[in-house]
Amino acid sequence: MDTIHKEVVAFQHVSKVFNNETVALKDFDLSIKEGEFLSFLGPSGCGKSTALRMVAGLGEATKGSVKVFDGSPKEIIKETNDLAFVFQDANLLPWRTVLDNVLLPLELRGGNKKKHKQEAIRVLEMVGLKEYLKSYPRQLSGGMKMRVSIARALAAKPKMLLMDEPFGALDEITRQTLQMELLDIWQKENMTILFVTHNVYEAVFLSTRIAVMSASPGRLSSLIDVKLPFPRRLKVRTEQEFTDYVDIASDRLENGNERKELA
Ligand SMILES: Nc1ncnc2c1ncn2[C@@H]1O[C@H](COP(=O)(O)OP(=O)(O)OP(=O)(O)O)[C@@H](O)[C@H]1O
Repeated sequence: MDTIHKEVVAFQHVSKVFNNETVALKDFDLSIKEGEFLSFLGPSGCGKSTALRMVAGLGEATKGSVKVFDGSPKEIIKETNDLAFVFQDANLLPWRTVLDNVLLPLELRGGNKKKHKQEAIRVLEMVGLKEYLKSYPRQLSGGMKMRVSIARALAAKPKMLLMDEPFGALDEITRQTLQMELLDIWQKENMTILFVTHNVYEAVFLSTRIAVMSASPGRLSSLIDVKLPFPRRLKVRTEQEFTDYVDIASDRLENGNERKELA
């Protein structure tokens, strides 16, 4: 079996209409392969989060279907540890230490406590928080809280990480550091990552592929393969090839949304 090209997410003709008649997605088709780092890029309200949430079984398609690992997202979430979600807000429990926050989802699933602790420490080391196991969220910066949130998602060893603007609330320097760290983790852990952003630079830096979306109703307007080599370091942003991809993505973003306005 050719695992590199195995399909892990399939949106087939997906439309999503909310109760208030907002059409968040219309005829959305996308196939995502194992090991991709795919970003959903688009303006506010184009349905990026709606699409991502559907992969996590949060909200069903009004028309069409979303399959994850060839099954229903709700069942995958219920029956496996294969999917993990990271939101813009780190969502840590203030009364639990860093270690205990990361342990929480593992505790809820039951099993061997010693192994859970080893795994929690391993992922906290990976995000650079080895020295902060006993700290409380209030003692951490925004970037550190996000690292805890990422570690918590990684602790269950998911096959796929779903990230909804995780770095949106961070300052630019912290954001860039975390982007680089995330790429290292993605490579080390052999995961598929689906990442929502409206930042063109972020999408180009991180992704193997960008799904450019246009708004009202949310549609897939274009797919861009980003062929910048890995590992990507911060200085790649100063290279011509990077700037070219940023130009392409910006054009597609603008044109996709202009087309919609003219229609
Ligand atoms: N639960 C809901 N009920 C009604 N409308 C909703 C609901 N959730 C989202 N919408 C609407 O659906 C559309 C798409 O929303 P969504 O959050 O997916 O967009 P987005 O691209 O992620 O936006 P942003 O970048 O601002 O987070 C928007 O018009 C939004 O107002």
